[in-house]
Amino acid sequence: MTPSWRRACPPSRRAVSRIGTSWSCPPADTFHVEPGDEQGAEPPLELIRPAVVDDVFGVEVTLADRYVHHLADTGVSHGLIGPRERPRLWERHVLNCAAVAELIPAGSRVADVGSGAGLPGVVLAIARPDLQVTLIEPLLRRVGWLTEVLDDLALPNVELRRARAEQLWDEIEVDVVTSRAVARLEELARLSLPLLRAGGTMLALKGSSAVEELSAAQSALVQLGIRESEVVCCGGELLEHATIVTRLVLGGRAQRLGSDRTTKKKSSGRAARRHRGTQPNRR
Ligand SMILES: C[S@@+](CC[C@H](N)C(=O)[O-])C[C@H]1O[C@@H](n2cnc3c(N)ncnc32)[C@H](O)[C@@H]1O
Repeated sequence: MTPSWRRACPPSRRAVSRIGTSWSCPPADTFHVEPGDEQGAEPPLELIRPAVVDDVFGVEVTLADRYVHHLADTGVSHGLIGPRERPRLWERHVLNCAAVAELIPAGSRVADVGSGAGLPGVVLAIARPDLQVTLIEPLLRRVGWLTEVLDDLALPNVELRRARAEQLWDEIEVDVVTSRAVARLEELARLSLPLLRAGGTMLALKGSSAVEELSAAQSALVQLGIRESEVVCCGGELLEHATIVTRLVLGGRAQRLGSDRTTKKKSSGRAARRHRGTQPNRR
């Protein structure tokens, strides 16, 4: 069945580019909020649930409601979400993430790097039951919270791994890697791209600096094996602020650049075979 988001969402407005083409998105610095920044913030307001939620999640809307309830409750009390985010959890966090679903082909294997409270990985898994989603998160407190939430939601298409992305390069191979608010583009690509199969796609939810970051990362992206890049706006017809996504497509397999602590420990024959011929730079 076609997921509801794909039915509801018109085609993305996108600026397709070879690396380096400049393009401006509407303002949407929507998610760079650290829980620690919110200590002593004003008392939380009521959670606002936009009407569009039903269209976006369709038959999965009950699961989406439950997830947002967890975010608003223990997500806030455990410090994963700032209290001032509570009234805007839907628009600024959940719908912002759900918009990315339209960029992911049916049946894809997805790895979400730095999931934190499950954004965007859990949202995508709810909105798109056809996806197989692996959440990657190294911090124990966040993994503990995610474990409880996933137990409650009982999503059959989600796996949770407590690790840094770099530690899973030889274990995970997916079609699409996602991330939101984890690192600047160059560093994000360095640690995320080796999780992809040859020709796979990286989708990084970014703010209004996406084009600037893409320009700055050009030469590193070429070295890493990127053959196509673009900044895409999605969900703009349904959301107050479109979601800005940097989309990178690999030509073949990713090259491994930068300090790779995990490759030093690598010993499996499978991994050695798969990456024969690459020369990790151990600066
Ligand atoms: C600012 S939080 C964002 C969390 C979530 N994606 C969101 O948008 O709310 C960044 C997350 O990235 C995780 N992280 C940082 N470096 C990482 C790495 N190398 N591999 C996987 N996760 C990482 C952190 O533990 C943290 O949970």
